[in-house]
Amino acid sequence: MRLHRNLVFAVIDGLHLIFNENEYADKVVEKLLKRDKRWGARDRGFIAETVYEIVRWKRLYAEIAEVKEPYRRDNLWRIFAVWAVLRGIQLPDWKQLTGTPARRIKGKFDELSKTRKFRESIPDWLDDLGTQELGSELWTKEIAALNEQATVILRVNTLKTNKEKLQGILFDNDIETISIKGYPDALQLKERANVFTTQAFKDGLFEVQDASSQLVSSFLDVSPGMRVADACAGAGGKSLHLAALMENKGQVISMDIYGNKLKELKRRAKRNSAHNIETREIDSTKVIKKLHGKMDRVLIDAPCSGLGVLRRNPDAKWKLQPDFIEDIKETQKQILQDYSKMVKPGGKMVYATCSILPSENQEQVETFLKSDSGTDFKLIEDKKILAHQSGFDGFYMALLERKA
Ligand SMILES: C[S@@+](CC[C@H](N)C(=O)[O-])C[C@H]1O[C@@H](n2cnc3c(N)ncnc32)[C@H](O)[C@@H]1O
Repeated sequence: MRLHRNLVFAVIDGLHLIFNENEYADKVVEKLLKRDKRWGARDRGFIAETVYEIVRWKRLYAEIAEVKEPYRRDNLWRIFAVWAVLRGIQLPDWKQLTGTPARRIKGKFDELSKTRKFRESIPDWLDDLGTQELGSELWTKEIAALNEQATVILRVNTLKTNKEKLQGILFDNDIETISIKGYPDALQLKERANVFTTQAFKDGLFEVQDASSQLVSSFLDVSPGMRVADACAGAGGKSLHLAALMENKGQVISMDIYGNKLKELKRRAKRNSAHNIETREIDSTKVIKKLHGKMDRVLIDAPCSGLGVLRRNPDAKWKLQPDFIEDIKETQKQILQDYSKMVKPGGKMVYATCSILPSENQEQVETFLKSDSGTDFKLIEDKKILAHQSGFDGFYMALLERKA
């Protein structure tokens, strides 16, 4: 691979914004890609992938480069040089890269790779937490899987098309996909591609959604005609899937405390032709109280640490803090207490997270079941999805039933 100067400069600028200015990696990459209209798909791919790779391996690379935060520009170049050397890329004779000790980089890499927190490039607190929650053996495997690059998975919008038709349409656009056993509406891209620019996406024939996440709405056991609340709907990934599973019949009430996310949900619902979705912003406790005992199904896709989706958001390793996780667990507890009241007798509820920590998952469900509001419920089944076992995002989902 030959390095192109303007692309590498863009990467260095991006790293500065993410590491020193605390900006989000996805937003930074989006901005960088707009910088030069002449860049083709390969150039864009290089910028996006290199930025994400270096964000993912920040601690390991910085340790090898012997640089500390905040990173000066020459330090960012040293980190970049570590990435390039470890990738086996021939370094050009640019002044920013002079004196890069390639042999020393490889030697330090071998040495540091013996210690998990360096090898997996994670903060000390996260390594301690993962070990404490999952045990050393499982955590070692899981964090390695969470450091892999995620594949792109689509969810076929069955309101508008089917898997075979969509595969054909994408194939005509030079995008090859494969089915995944056990995930009825999922298609996996054989090679990374920007699917958002395709006409098929604009026509609402699919959404991008990880395979594990696609299991959640199906787990809620919905059928056409039901009244369903998606209590933490965000921009609606799961609401859209619920609407499709319900064949547009019945009602999906999509709720969130953030109105702007619900606005995005509405745009997506229109594109998907999902006509049975109604949005409600949770701006007072009344919004929930009105629905007490009324819903056939309630989905709680709870706010969480997001540790199961690190492959997609590697910068979360550096943005997450232990205090945040403690606070979010309190929110999860409260949400379970309050929102479970919407389930009618005989109805069902799913509690889900994209976390791999038992304390956000099965332990929350256990605490709920022991509480006053939980005595009415019984656990039917739960799924603990780990990335190293499934090959997809880490997720948790529990199906509970309210006694009739
Ligand atoms: C895991 S995300 C939801 C993702 C979404 N269900 C999807 O499939 O695209 C959790 C959501 O919970 C929302 N949230 C946070 N606190 C909440 C609360 N107290 N009540 C309802 N929603 C909340 C967040 O704004 C966020 O959109």
